[in-house]
Amino acid sequence: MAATASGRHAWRQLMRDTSRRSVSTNGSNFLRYQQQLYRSPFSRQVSSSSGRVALRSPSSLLRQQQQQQPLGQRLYSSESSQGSGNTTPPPPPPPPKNSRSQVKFWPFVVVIALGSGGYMLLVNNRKEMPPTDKNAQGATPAFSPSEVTVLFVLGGPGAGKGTQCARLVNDYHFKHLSAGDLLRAEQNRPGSQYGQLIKDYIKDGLIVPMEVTVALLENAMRDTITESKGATNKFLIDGFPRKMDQALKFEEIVCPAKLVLFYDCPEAEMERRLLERGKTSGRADDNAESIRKRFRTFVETSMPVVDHYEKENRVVKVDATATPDKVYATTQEKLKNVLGDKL
Ligand SMILES: Nc1ncnc2c1ncn2[C@@H]1O[C@H](COP(=O)(O)OP(=O)(O)OP(=O)(O)O)[C@@H](O)[C@H]1O
Ligand SMILES: O=c1ccn([C@@H]2O[C@H](COP(=O)(O)O)[C@@H](O)[C@H]2O)c(=O)[nH]1
Repeated sequence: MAATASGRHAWRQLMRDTSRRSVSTNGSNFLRYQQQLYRSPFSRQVSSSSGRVALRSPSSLLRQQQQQQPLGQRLYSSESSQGSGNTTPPPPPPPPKNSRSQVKFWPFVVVIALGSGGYMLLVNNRKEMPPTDKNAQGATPAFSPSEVTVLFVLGGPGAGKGTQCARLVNDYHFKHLSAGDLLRAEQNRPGSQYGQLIKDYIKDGLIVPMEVTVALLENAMRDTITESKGATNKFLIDGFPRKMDQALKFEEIVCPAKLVLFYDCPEAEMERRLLERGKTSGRADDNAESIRKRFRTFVETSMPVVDHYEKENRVVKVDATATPDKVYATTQEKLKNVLGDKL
């Protein structure tokens, strides 16, 4: 309830801000406002020497996550369903310096003229441009799918993803990258500014802001390719993407996935496995309460990702209830059918 009330408050605040701004549409204020509105939500800093992706600060990530949510769902209280940090609403924009209405038209004319000129130049040059790897959004992924094979491995918590990945690595020389393992390593890395944030999200079974996970995966892929001098170029990305925004962003900027290997297992069986694993795993989320939250996140947030890929005919579904040996035999058979030599 408190979250909904603050969502409504944020909406009213924004309505007040926008109408206040529109009164004084002085040229430079207007342009600055447009730039704020259309600023890229995923601006990355890539080191020119190593190519590694640097991350933005946790508070800016949380702010960005709130901005990406529909207004009605923006949560500013500690009851946020996607975070436990105490974030405050973004401050209202500064009031306009000059409250008298003075609409100047020349900046619009200049912008339109420059835009039209640029567009004509683009159209004229288009015929001479070589073909590129750019995707529909205009971004070029870091790795080309013709050189790098990515399989996403999905399934509920405890479905047996890690167990099956270990076997595929052994037999087919994939590199196994578990998003959960990468997050836990980052959480425990001395000096990491994301440690506490990741810890809180994992304990509550929530999905860490995508920018962190996508950058960790991209860097791990880059390191693997560099260290193997290009010999390792097949990746099992385990437990990712768990949310639609991650799926779209990863395929846009890192590498389009070949397929999704989906392990289907009933909740009762997954719960039994996780409680058993919890006796020795030392994982903060292998307990009854966290498991319940993880199941909920899986159904509400991760299953839509599987459904999305299913519609694109990119899912290889395997029944994960049998013994590990039988599940692996089915996995091999189905992957061979789809990938042939590429396996
Ligand atoms: N087919 C199976 N039958 C019975 N137990 C299994 C099977 N596959 C895996 N397990 C056991 O279940 C537990 C969870 O398996 P695993 O860690 O592979 O699952 P996961 O899907 O990677 O889990 P998570 O998403 O939590 O990382 C482990 O203790 C594992 O030994
Ligand atoms: O893309 C991801 C993957 C995982 N998480 C968080 O990590 C835990 C544990 O993941 P496992 O795959 O079970 O090891 C998961 O519950 C999420 O909290 C994530 O945020 N994003």
